[in-house]
Amino acid sequence: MTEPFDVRARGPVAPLPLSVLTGFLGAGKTTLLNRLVRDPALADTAMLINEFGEIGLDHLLVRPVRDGVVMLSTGCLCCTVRGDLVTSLESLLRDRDNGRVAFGRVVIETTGLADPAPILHTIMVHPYLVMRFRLDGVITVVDAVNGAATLDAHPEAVKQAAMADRLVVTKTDLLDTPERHAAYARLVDRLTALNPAAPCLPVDEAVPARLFGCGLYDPATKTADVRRWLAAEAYAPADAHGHAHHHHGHDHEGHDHDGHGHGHDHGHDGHHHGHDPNRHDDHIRAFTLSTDEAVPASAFDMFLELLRSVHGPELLRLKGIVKLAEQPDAPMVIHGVQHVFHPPVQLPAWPDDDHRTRLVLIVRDIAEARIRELFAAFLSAVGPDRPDRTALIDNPLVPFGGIDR
Ligand SMILES: Nc1nc2c(ncn2[C@@H]2O[C@H](COP(=O)(O)OP(=O)(O)OP(=O)(O)O)[C@@H](O)[C@H]2O)c(=O)[nH]1
Repeated sequence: MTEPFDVRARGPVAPLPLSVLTGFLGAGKTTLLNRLVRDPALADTAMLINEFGEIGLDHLLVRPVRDGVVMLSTGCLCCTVRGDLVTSLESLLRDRDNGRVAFGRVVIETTGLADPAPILHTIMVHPYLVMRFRLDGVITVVDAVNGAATLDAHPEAVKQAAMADRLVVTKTDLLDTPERHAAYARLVDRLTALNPAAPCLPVDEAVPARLFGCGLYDPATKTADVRRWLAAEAYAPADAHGHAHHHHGHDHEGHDHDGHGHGHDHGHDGHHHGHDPNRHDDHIRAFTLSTDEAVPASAFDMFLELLRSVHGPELLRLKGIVKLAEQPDAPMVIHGVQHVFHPPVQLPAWPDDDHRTRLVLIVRDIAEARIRELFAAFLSAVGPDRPDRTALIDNPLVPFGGIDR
């Protein structure tokens, strides 16, 4: 049997899947959590929530485990964050390791502006937590009725949707008129354009089986499921001008894909695709890079370091599998959230017949063409003497330091 991860390097304990639940104020996170904690499928879950009061746990409560941690009759463990996230996660792990509680998965509800990135960073850069957890996914909740207006008004909401592995559209029960249905269809298309690889689930389909299990590691087969994790096929191939053609996985009757033609404002969604130069969505690009060539490790490190140092905050999500020239049969899996990268994981072998380097990127305010050029410049086939690569490496203004995370 093949193990996807180097077990020794990760310690003897299998890392626990961790999900981050995010969504704009009032989008319906608490309502979704409320349903999830009651679901027998979450019996094995520790939920880090903002407040017990919001969820109304009284009749589910079995026993308080300690301050801020309660065990529910459904088997779900509910915890409020005490102090910082690191302390709370460390305490939970200690409780688990000492047999005081049992759980096999963690879900963290975001607070405040609900930016999932700082939570992911906290875990990715923590030397112990990064060994004990593996990121399962970011779940972003969007309101069916107010979602479009929220996306129009708040770039943070667009960022949350762009970073998600799963999108959940709440309040679909309120879609009681054809106008609202049409607006909902436009919202789904808009979310799909922002984040083509994330399935967009109406809340009544947001069951645990579809919310969880989006990470690299597939517990069922105990191997890395790179194809599902990258979902590179969901990204449209770029045309000669670098514009992606998004193929929509959703078929909505009567829906006008480009927003041209109807010109009506429906309900809360008075949004026109492609007409407003300030539209936050237009700052987001989702695309893939791929190559057959094996890349020397040092060149690939430099490529990532350049992306990180120059474009860090705008690199919302980067996932990939990489064929390194030194070990072309043992691909490297990489994952970055803004300027922070998870320690790369080396697989013992390619998971399937596709042995190309494939990177999927979701970026904000970076021209896709610039990243394509940069990538091309670092590929071995262009030769080490190619002027632009040399120029990049020699540029004293570019801070190189190797990939330290
Ligand atoms: N009709 C309907 N109302 C919903 C649904 N989900 C949430 N709501 C309502 O929307 C409001 C906000 O929902 P919450 O679950 O509190 O949203 P939240 O994202 O947790 O909000 P904050 O914690 O304030 O950020 C509440 O009044 C809910 O009852 C839904 O699926 N259908």
